[in-house]
Amino acid sequence: MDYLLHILVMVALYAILAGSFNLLIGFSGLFALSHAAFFGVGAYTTAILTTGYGLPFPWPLLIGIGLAALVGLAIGLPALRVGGEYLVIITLALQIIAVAVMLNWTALTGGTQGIGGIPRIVVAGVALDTAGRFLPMAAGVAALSLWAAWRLGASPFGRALRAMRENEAAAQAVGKNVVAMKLIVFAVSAGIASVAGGLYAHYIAFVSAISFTIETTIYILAMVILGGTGNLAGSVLGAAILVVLPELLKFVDLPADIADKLRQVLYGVILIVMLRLRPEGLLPEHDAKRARVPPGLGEDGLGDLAPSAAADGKVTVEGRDLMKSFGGIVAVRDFSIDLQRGRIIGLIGPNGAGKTTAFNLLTGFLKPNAGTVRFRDAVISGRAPHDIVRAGMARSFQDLKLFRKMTVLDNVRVALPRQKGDGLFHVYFLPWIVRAEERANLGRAMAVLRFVGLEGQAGELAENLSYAEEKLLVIARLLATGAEVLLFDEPLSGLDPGTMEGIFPIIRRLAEQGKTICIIEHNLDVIRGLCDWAVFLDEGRKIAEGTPETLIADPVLAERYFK
Ligand SMILES: Nc1ncnc2c1ncn2[C@@H]1O[C@H](COP(=O)(O)OP(=O)(O)OP(=O)(O)O)[C@@H](O)[C@H]1O
Repeated sequence: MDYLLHILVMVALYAILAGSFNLLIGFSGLFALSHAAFFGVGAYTTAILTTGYGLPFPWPLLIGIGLAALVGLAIGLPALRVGGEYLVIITLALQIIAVAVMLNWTALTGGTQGIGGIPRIVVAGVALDTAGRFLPMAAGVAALSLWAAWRLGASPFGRALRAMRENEAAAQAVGKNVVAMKLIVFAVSAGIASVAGGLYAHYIAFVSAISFTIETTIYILAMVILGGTGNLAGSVLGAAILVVLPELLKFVDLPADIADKLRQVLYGVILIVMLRLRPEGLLPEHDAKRARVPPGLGEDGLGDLAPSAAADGKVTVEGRDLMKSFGGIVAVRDFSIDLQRGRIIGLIGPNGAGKTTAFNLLTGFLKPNAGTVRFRDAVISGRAPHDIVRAGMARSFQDLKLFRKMTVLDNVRVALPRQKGDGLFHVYFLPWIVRAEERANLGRAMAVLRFVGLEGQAGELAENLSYAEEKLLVIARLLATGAEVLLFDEPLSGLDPGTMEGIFPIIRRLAEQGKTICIIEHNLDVIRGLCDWAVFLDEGRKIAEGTPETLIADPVLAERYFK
């Protein structure tokens, strides 16, 4: 009986670890390999503070959360600023260093001997010194920890994490500060993992480095993958299966060292088999289900997402003498452009002329080697892309970069500006404000979808849309940012003339409402039918500008480009 209860305690502890790891791997797409180290930080903090300083439960556990979160932040900062593979390498290094510290800082950690004699948790005068007595505590704290993870995942912040996982550049392009988001989720995940460590120390009454090695990280990883990435119930299931399964090996008469090796082989095999046959895990991500959207939501028009200023032709964006080179290639040189409120400017030129690079320079995705960008009289060149979106200038991408595994509605909802639910404080401490905001944002998102004619598809996954609908969703997502300046990278390419004609009035209406619009386009019919002004780029330079008619009639341009 005690043996069974012990297994249940271990399932509860590993459910905490798998759930918190899932926040990183599943919800955020951050492949870190240091989870056992954070488990260890929690365990050693509890061991040291209880045996060395006599601090009673729950203080060591709480201090462990803070410490693990801080270590997570310190490690995350250099790793998360750069790409995914660096995160794997840096966190793997952290994992190895952490175990080396546990083994070698003998004065603090007891070295290879570990730390024993950790006092039991005492509740109402009863020491939780058996599996049966400890189980309610383990189950309760596990439920609380998983609730904390779930709350984060189900919040607007969680939606933004999934958007970041789907496409980081697109998440930035809807105003999300992806570096801050990664740091926050890294710290929360590390903090929750440390809770399992604190409980484990009290439960076993002994800690040693052997419990927190890379093998343990892989063990937890196998739980997450087996259960289902992005699904916390899956993590609990994965933990239950992988805690119980090795126990079954004990009933087979094998020498201990062989059984141990067999167990590790088993985790590896489970990882490979799952990734090959069912990469979504036993319980696939809950969010991948289609959303049900209540009918009749959303007004006609953009509501507060439309600009309040008139379409008065005033210059809102000024690019001056911009230059960008990549090694020997000068993609853009001496490039100046004015964008005006209520006007549609076309950016045209042959393939490789530098049009997309110009967009990247205007919107902060690239830093210019020279030149400045001013927006509403403030210099914005050098600022981060999400910051420029929040200031009021947003862009789309030629390759769409939709959040394909998210619903049409969520593609738009995630882009809405100034969401309180994007912050941890509101998510955990003012949930009623987030709920009210979510209700309002559902209406705002539906209004945007109605504006582009996609309200009927709101509950669909973006990956199920037709190409024309995808293009409309790109427009809707851009509008949802509420930005005053909209830069469209080939919004109509690949569409048949009939569909294009349908999108023209949408873009025109936006200009009439006072948006400043710039469009990269190859199709002359679009330029002629839609743009008030056109700027011609070739080999990175602006070689002409004027009304579409004058440019198209220009014999030199006609020779080089308009055949
Ligand atoms: N990140 C990069 N690294 C190296 N070279 C780049 C990079 N981005 C663009 N270039 C080069 O800069 C030049 C301009 O590219 P850009 O994509 O801006 O052109 P474009 O006018 O948008 O072309 P297209 O119409 O084909 O999209 C090209 O020669 C391209 O190969």
